[in-house]
This record gives sequence, C-alpha cells and structure tokens, in this order.
Amino acid sequence: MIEVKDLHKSYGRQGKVNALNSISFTVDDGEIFGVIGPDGAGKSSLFRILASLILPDSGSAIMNGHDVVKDYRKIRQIIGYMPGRFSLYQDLSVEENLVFFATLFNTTVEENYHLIKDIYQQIEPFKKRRAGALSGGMKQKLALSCALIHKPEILILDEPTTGVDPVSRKEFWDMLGRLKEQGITILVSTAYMDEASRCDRIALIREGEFIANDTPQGIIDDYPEILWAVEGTGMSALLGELRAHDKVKSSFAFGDKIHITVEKSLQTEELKRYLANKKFNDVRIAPIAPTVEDCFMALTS
Ligand SMILES: Nc1ncnc2c1ncn2[C@@H]1O[C@H](COP(=O)(O)OP(=O)(O)OP(=O)(O)O)[C@@H](O)[C@H]1O
Repeated sequence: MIEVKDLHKSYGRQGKVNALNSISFTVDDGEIFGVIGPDGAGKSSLFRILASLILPDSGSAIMNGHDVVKDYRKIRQIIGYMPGRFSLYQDLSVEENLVFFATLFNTTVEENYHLIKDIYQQIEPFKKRRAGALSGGMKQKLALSCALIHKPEILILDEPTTGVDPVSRKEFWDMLGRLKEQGITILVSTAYMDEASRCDRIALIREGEFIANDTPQGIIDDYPEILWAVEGTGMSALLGELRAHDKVKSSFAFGDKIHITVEKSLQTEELKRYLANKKFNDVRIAPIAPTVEDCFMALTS
C-alpha cells in the first residue's frame, strides 16, 4: 500500500518553483493508480520523491510500510522505477542491460525470468543489439524488464508511453494489466488522457495539485456540464464563432471535432441557425458523453 500525506516540493532559492502543493492519496495493493496531467504539472517530482531519489520539503510517503526518506535503502529494494527519459545504457546490448540491472540488485536474470518472460520474449530476438539502436516501443519493453528484474512489490512508471506508437502503447498497458494480476502495485503517470480508462483509479494533477482523485468512471459521473460535439469545415474559424456565442461556456478542439459546453437554455437548432448566419451551413451538432479529457478541461477552466 502507498500512503502519501501532505507532500510539498519546491525548487530554486526561496522555493521559487512550487512543484507539489499538499499532495495526499493512497494506493491499495495490486491497484493501477494513474497520475494524469500536462507537462510541468509535477508528475516527475512526485514519482522521484516516491522512488527516494529526491527529498520532499515536507509531508510523508510510506510505501508498503517503509518511509521514503528514513527507509530509502529498503524502498530501493521494493520498488521498480522507470524514469521518464530513457534510463538504459545505450552502448550496452539488450542482454547486457538486463544482466547489469539484475547484478545491481544481487540477483540473476534466470532467477526472475518468469516475471519478465512475457515482455522480454518480444525483444529477445534482438538481445545482441545495442539498446540505443532499438525502436521506441522496444526500448520501453527493455526498460520495463530492467525495472522488474529484481521482483519489485511496487512499480513506479513515469510517463512510460510518451513518444511510443499507439500499438506499442496498447501492448504496454496490456502488460501492466498482467503485472497487476500478479499482485504488483503500479503507479503510472501519463499525459495521454485516453490511458485513464486502463487505471483502477486516477488522479488529475495540475500545477502541483490533485484536482480530482477517483475511478475513471467516478470522475466522468461527476462531470457537471452539458457537452456537445460540433463538426464542420474550417475548424479555426468555427471555433472563433463558437467562442463568440454568449451561451457557449467553453470550447476546445478535440481531434476532428470541437467540444463545447453550453448554457442549459441553448438548443442545438438555435446554435445551428447562429452558425448558418455566419456561413457555416454544413455543421453537425450532437450531445455527447464526456471523456476524462473533458473532465480535466472542466476542472481547470
Ligand atoms: N530540478 C528542478 N529545478 C527547478 N525546477 C524544476 C526542477 N524539476 C522540475 N522543476 C519544475 O517543477 C515543476 C514540475 O515539474 P515536473 O517535472 O515534476 O512535472 P511533470 O508533470 O513531470 O512534467 P514533465 O513531463 O514536463 O517532466 C515544473 O514547473 C518544472 O519546471
């Protein structure tokens, strides 16, 4: 279990950059807990504290009964940490990287092969290749294998899928699901809101604060707005006209559609007429169910 209480972290002289501001949460054993938010929100700072790599200014974090500050040696044994930026030795081969990490933890690849088999088998044909010459998806599989080789109780994965193609991203999340089934507690951060649904619980983080912490469905159920999707040609001009309408509360581009929140009194036909007057004749407007990204936008606007 992970128990984080009132964690604060700032950087620079006189604490000029406030990276974390009173973060508290718990993660149950065998749970996948996602921390979701944009760049600079504080995800890496939080994960580095939990991995015992940097110190918090105040507050506490207990991982399976061990304090990240006082018991840092024990923490490093029980966690597997995959940092955001590629952590492996580029000039060592796939196999050499794995052996290196196993040796660091006084174990062997053979001893814990069963833990990584599923993942490692996919890169094993390239085991003589330099890590630096692997594709993004393969690097990520090797990094996860290295983070798992000492049989950690808790995995801390900092933006593991950033820059990875959609197929590899899906495969990666499938693997996390299987690790969870083996009882490993997983803390994972991401800037991709679509990955939220793969977590048991998520925290939305913004400017060093958790602005929501619930199951993905719980966060969606709390969405307070009326949400419509608008489709048409000339997206940026359309966005401008929507923003100018006094009953449109917010609007943002979402793939090839525009998501808008509106006042209760606005009808879709009324908005269609307004847009037709502005020479947008082919516009489609439909009420839609919110995604986690819509919730994030509503909470931050
Ligand atoms: N070593 C540091 N010195 C000064 N400021 C820092 C340092 N590390 C992080 N920050 C600042 O703290 C804030 C939180 O950064 P952090 O890296 O924790 O966020 P993040 O959500 O992981 O974003 P990213 O994905 O961009 O790393 C940002 O404003 C960042 O610029």
